[in-house]
Amino acid sequence: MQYRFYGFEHDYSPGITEILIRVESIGPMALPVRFSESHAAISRDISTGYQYGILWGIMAALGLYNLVLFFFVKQKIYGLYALYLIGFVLNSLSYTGHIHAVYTPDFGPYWQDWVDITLMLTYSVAGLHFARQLLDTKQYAPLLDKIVTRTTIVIPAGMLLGFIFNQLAFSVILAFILNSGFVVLFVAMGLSALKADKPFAVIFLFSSVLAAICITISTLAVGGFLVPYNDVTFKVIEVGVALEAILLAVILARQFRMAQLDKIIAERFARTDSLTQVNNRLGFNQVTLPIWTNIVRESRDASIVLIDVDDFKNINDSFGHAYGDEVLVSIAKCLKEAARKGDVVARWGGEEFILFLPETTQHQALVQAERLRKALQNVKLEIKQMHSHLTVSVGVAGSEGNQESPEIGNLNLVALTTEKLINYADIALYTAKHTGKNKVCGWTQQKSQTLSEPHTLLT
Ligand SMILES: Nc1nc2c(ncn2[C@@H]2O[C@H](COP(=O)(O)OP(=O)(O)OP(=O)(O)O)[C@@H](O)[C@H]2O)c(=O)[nH]1
Repeated sequence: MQYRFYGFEHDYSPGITEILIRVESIGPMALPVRFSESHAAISRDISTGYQYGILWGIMAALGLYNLVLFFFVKQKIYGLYALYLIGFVLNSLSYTGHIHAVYTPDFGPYWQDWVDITLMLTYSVAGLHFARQLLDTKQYAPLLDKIVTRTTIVIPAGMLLGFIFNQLAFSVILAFILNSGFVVLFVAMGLSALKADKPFAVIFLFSSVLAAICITISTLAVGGFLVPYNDVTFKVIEVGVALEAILLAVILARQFRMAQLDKIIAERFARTDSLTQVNNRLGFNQVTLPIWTNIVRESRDASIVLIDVDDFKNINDSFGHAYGDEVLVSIAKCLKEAARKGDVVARWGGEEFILFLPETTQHQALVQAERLRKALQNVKLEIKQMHSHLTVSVGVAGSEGNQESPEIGNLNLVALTTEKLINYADIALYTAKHTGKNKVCGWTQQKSQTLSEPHTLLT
């Protein structure tokens, strides 16, 4: 047919006119008949166009947006949601005759019916799998999950057989069973998600019950049972499903946000030392790498300070491991407080801490390290039972700008990596440990060119 509605213009002479309409249909159908002035029929047609345009426009836009997300984020759930929405819009367009009036007028009712039920199948199957994934039903409702999966296999397979054996009526019945099952399964999934205390279960259940009510109203109206047929009762199905789609989009968006937050938290956990809450090795390396690259590119200075608690084993042995932990937490706190903006503090291992000091020559780093060593002696003040002073040994290695400083390392950062600089600081720390502890040593190659014979610079 050329137009979605059969419209006849006719002038009626005053008085009573008897009109007979004969309709032939290959299947059951509801045929609303309206008499109106022609301008009222036109304005009704225009407003119907707007109403459908808004409803389907929202859903199509949501569908396309999620399709784009699917291609870029590469998560199946977005693809299923897009298919569900776009499938529903296309199904509505064919069910209301729009598609057939524009694209498939020559198909004839038989093939148009096949188009209708294929689109019905598409959105129902995509919608059910989308809901399964959204609510993760497999985890807490395996039986229901199996029923949903089997339904989406058995019914399409039956419809395919109907197609092969030219049994349209059989396939139509199956499509309607799937469509009704869709509503029931959605509500069942919502209920089981609620029972399992899943996030978003309430909103999912609310949206599916709302859609179920709207679908029931439209179905009863079209079928001529209980509910009167009119514009509102006919279109309420679209309103219900559009509201459901929007609420599901809200759930999806919030899930995306939660997944992102989880990722951020997991990444932060991976980079942070759980005891002291400063960076761990991974965090240190991640933070320092870009700073280091810039510093080397612009020939600026940087230093590494390695701090190791002296005789920490004794602290553990005397006061217990938990107490040792408290000491480590206090040290980290003290280091963080003393650090300047831009300095990177990390726990390098057991009772060893590391500091990366950008824009700091080895000379300046030695001064800063000495300050820290003294500050850390006061850590004991915060810890009541500790009777002796907390002491640390410190190794420092860094660059010294363009100045000639023969008494210290005078390292050229361009030829270095952070690992090498840490290695030099470690050698300096070794010297501090083996020349009496409780002191700061800087890397030097004054007396020897080999890394194995560093010199104590400052004690
Ligand atoms: N409480 C606590 N102790 C730790 C932790 N990690 C490592 N340790 C302890 O730190 C101690 C390090 O001992 P050592 O390597 O012998 O070093 P030290 O006793 O400090 O001796 P020097 O380094 O030579 O001054 C060991 O007893 C470890 O069990 C931790 O997270 N918490």
